Amino acid sequence: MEKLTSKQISLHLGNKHVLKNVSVTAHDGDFIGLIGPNGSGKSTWLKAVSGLVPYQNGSVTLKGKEITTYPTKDIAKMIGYVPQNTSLNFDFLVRDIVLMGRHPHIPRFGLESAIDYKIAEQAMQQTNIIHLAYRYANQLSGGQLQLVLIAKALAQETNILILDEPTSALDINRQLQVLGLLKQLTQKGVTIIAALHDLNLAARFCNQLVLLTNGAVLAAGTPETVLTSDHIYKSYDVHSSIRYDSLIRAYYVTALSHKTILTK
Ligand SMILES: Nc1ncnc2c1ncn2[C@@H]1O[C@H](COP(=O)(O)OP(=O)(O)OP(=O)(O)O)[C@@H](O)[C@H]1O
Repeated sequence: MEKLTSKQISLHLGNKHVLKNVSVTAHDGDFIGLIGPNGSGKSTWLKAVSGLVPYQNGSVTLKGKEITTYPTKDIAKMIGYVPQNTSLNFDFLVRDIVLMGRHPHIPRFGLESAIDYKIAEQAMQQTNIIHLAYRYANQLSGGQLQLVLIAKALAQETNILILDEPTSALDINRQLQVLGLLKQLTQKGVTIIAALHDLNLAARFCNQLVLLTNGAVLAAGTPETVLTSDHIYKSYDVHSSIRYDSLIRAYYVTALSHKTILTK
């Protein structure tokens, strides 16, 4: 079923045309990887489809209804958003930050229930940060904090998760754990949309890729159709070799430096 649709959206920030007619449709159980060079508009598009920044043209529909018509709390019950590179200046305990993910589900002036605490604990277990529960979040490493924010979004129990470079600060083991966990959620019908710089992880875990370049969609579809040398050259200005790795059953991109090309 169609869940979240960005139809021809355009967005200016200052006098910069950041998004140009971006159309993407996310269905139940999709794992959409948003790829593209620095400054191509990935974060801006993720914020636009999460209802966090207004767009000037086009439409974003959530379950068939324009996103701007939903109250913020209703959006928070449907979309969990994990921002890029967050730093925290407040001395909150990890457990309390994860518990904040429950806020959209708690009645106004109400308190967290035992179920909310249980769900927060499960989210910390799923992300392997339960041992950090009583640490202050502003004393964590970058990767640990990234896992805390993912746990908070999981505790929100939404049917759509939008994550901006969720594995950028994680070691290779935790990258696989987090992406594997997100993939598992898609099997329950959750829709995942994630900006990813690592093309190989994107190819391995996502069923759909959207390649943004200069604010526009250069290619969209399965990893096989999007990850071609031609698209990668047009988007990243880098020569590449792409092959299928039967061990991980995914396409694998090797970026070749200009020097490599010249000495061939
Ligand atoms: N507030 C702003 N005012 C003007 N331009 C902005 C603003 N925020 C972002 N931009 C510009 O919009 C473009 C897209 O930025 P965005 O952060 O969406 O890119 P990105 O693809 O997520 O990049 P990265 O991979 O580096 O995170 C960039 O050129 C950026 O400089």
